[in-house]
Amino acid sequence: MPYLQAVVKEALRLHPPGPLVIRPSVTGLCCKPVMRDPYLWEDPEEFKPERFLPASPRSGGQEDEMIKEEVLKYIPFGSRRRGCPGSNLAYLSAGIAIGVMVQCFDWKIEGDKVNMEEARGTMMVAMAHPLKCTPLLRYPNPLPSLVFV
Ligand code: HEM
Repeated sequence: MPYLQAVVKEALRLHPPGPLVIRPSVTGLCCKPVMRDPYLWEDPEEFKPERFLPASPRSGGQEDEMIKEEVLKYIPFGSRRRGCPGSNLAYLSAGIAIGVMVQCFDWKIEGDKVNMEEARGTMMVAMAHPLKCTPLLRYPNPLPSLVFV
């Protein structure tokens, strides 16, 4: 599902779960400034999964250029030789988890909008107000064999 994968990628661009460690000096780098840099991204603060969908079929050369460019500016999994070897598994698991959560449940939140304000002063991008939500099972359950409540 390309759009769901684009949603996962965009969520990791705006909210990378961890800092990047640069070896051998072992320096911590916060990925956020790179992945929200207005020189690298259009509307960097906006949640736009479409940016990760190819606008039109590309030739092999254009595809390679796009991948090379992304390696330098999209770094939630690090980059190149020491990049995360679990990135494909992470994309797959996150896609399945989100898919099941959206398909099987409605989500009730306090108030009418999630407060996306970010906590300051750390290398991690954390929510200033942790998300509290309640899953409400959908009837009929679209995936009864997967969810036992
Ligand atoms: C959303 C999920 C994940 C994120 C954001 C993430 C992110 C990262 C980052 C930033 C690094 C450091 C890369 C660097 O220093 O340049 C890393 C390393 C690593 N990750 Fe992940 N990771 C995720 C999931 C996974 C999974 C599912 C696995 C394995 C099943 C995994 C295995 C590893 C390993 C073994 C390394 C060390 C690689 C090395 O030092 O050469 N990660 N990850």
